[in-house]
Amino acid sequence: MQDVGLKAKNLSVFYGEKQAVKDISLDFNARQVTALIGPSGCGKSTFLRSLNRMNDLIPGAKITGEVWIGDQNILSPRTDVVLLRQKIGMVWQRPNPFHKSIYENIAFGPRYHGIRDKKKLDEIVEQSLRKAALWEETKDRLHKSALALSGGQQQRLCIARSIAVRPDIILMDEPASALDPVSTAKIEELIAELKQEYCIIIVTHNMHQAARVSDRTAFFLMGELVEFDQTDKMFTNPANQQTSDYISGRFG
Ligand SMILES: Nc1ncnc2c1ncn2[C@@H]1O[C@H](COP(=O)(O)OP(=O)(O)OP(=O)(O)O)[C@@H](O)[C@H]1O
Repeated sequence: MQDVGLKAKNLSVFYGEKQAVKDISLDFNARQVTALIGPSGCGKSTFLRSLNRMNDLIPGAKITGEVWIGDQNILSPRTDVVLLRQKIGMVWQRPNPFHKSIYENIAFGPRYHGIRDKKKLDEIVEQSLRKAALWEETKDRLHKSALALSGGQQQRLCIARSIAVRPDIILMDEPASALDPVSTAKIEELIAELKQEYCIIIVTHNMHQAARVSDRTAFFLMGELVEFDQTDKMFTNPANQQTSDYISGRFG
């Protein structure tokens, strides 16, 4: 079982002249869910994307600070970004399966990382779909298009796809915001299952969801980290008035 967490130290992110994330230090524990909350535009997604260097893909974006996994600072120019994204998977707001079969969606990553053996790939596909609570619904249609799945199933497929390359950490950017309540509940159950093995960091706008799924919560405001604590404490007795106002719906 992995024991890998993540530490961000003095992380700042700029888009041109604009600073979207301001000197944030945060630790994320293995086998815990950490929720990032805050009003629109406060820098949650930018911060999240920095943790596996997805911001590298945005022209004009600049990151300073450090992000440590064990003894590796992943912001170092020496980091192999492909390997990094194997270790730190990402699930987006909208399910984005490849235009391929269910099987090929899952097998793509392991194959890319060198696994060719059909039996091994079959095993990975089954295990990943089982872990994403999607095996029973898909085992008889593995070679059918992933696009024929419902939105909720597609999102679980995307989670299965990220698990298939054996990450240590899974980043989720509002993974249920495009889904109906039943699919949302399934994703939340899945997050609770997955945290037994992974470090999960989730951006959510939904306060109830943050309270239900996370162990710790970080509240962001205008690019700054206002408060970070155990979720129970944050939602019942926050230390900061702005956190309290946001959580109780007085702004945001
Ligand atoms: N690609 C980009 N180029 C320029 N500015 C950006 C880019 N992405 C985000 N920003 C700006 O950075 C700030 C933080 O945005 P970000 O999307 O990280 O916030 P957020 O808290 O995740 O918002 P939301 O909850 O609406 O997704 C905002 O002012 C936004 O306009």
